[in-house]
Amino acid sequence: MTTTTTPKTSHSLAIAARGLRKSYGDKTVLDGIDLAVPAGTVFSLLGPNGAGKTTAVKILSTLISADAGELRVGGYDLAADPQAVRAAIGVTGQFSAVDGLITGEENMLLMADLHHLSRSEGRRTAAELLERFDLTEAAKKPASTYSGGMKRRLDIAMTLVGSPRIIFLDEPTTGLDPRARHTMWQIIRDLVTGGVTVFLTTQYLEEADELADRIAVLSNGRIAAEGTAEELKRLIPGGHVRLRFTDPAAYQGAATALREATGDDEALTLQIPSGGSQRELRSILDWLDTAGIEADELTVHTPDLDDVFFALTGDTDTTSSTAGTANTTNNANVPTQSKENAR
Ligand SMILES: Nc1ncnc2c1ncn2[C@@H]1O[C@H](COP(=O)(O)OP(=O)(O)OP(=O)(O)O)[C@@H](O)[C@H]1O
Repeated sequence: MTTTTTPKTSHSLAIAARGLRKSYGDKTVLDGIDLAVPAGTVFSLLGPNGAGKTTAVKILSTLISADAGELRVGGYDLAADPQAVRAAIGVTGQFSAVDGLITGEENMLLMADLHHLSRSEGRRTAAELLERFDLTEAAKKPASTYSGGMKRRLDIAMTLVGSPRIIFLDEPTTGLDPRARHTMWQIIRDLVTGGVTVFLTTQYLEEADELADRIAVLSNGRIAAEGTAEELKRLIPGGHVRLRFTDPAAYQGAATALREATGDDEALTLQIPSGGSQRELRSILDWLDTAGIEADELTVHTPDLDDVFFALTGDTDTTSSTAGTANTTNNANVPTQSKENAR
């Protein structure tokens, strides 16, 4: 493979990995994974504890080396040109750069120094970013006194001093309360609006669903599935149309007519299996019309990302990276019980 140092164009991939491998001793953490992240998008690597998410981030951000794989970040070959990669990226997350002993502002100025900004430029950049991340008031206080959300915001602000085009966010909202989490989500959306590519690792399905253009589910060292949230949800059967009745007689009539449906006699509801596509819905509605069934409420349920995640990782114990099996794409029915166990 050639090792050109041509920077990426706007149409190229911000991150490209082929056959990425990493083992620690005889433990294979990444077993030959492929990743393709178009510039200006949010890509989420989703996986349970110990799946290898941080390892992937560390490799792609040049902190540790891979055992094998063709890796390009920001258009640069990771092995041949790690300095160029470093200049193009920012990393925040579990290994935070925030120094608790000094103030938020001092942390920012230190970063400005590291990026060789002039004193006045450093001050201006620090002030702007502190303002943007709502930290101006706390700027003169030691970072150790900041809340978890403030520390994460400061960490991202520090990363942005170098104007990176690609940002790795390793579990950016782990441990944050719901308000701080939503603030962080908005920050991430704003970064992408500004043209930045975000590589996000998370254990939270909801977070990937909210933010990511594409999601890869990492399980047992491999990418178990990759696609948009909607594409991943379509992998798992379990979608249905739910009809609710208020009149028991109407419910009984419908239950008799719709033999394919599963009924709940107490709730007066019927569930008809459906992938939720427009065509399927139309035929269900036609069928209901023909049978003269009029439900009081009709709702369409599609599997959520939780269903996908637990089906693909096939692991009821998320604290173990080796338990469970990877052959779970056939395991269509994800018992609710195993989801609860895994939480
Ligand atoms: N330096 C190391 N030496 C040996 N094993 C390691 C090392 N770093 C990570 N591991 C192991 O590699 C596996 C993947 O770890 P990694 O931190 O990448 O997972 P993760 O998906 O980021 O998990 P978490 O969500 O818990 O952060 C784990 O089993 C971990 O114990």
